[in-house]
Amino acid sequence: MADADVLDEVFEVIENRKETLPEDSYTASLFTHEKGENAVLEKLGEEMTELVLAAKDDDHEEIAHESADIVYHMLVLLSMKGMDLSDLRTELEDRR
Ligand SMILES: N=c1c2ncn([C@@H]3O[C@H](COP(=O)(O)OP(=O)(O)OP(=O)(O)O)[C@@H](O)[C@H]3O)c2ncn1[C@@H]1O[C@H](COP(=O)(O)O)[C@@H](O)[C@H]1O
Repeated sequence: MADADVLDEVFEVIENRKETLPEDSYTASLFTHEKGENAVLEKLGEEMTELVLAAKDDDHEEIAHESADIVYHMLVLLSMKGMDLSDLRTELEDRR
């Protein structure tokens, strides 16, 4: 599966969780967190630090794990802000 398909699929699930707020969903818990958007912002900060440590250790498995955590939480943030993947794609395409 192409990377773009995975991103689209995960974003679609995030949008669905935002709308339906299932009780057992981690994504939904971010949208309803008492800290508001700070919950996802703090998570992004923590995971960025973990990525830096994984890179310093040259731990490729951990680098991939932390990168995926960051991408997922970044997608949640985009959804929280009423943005979507097209905003990200447009920004990247404009830089080519
Ligand atoms: N990609 C993710 C994803 N990445 C991370 N997380 C959750 O984020 C939480 C915190 O992540 P951490 O990595 O900080 O957790 P941790 O155990 O402290 O791990 P370390 O980094 O410290 O090793 C954990 O509960 C993870 O399960 C995610 N939760 C959900 N998704 C996607 O969202 C979909 C919907 O999930 P639900 O909303 O839970 O139904 C899933 O099918 C996935 O595709």
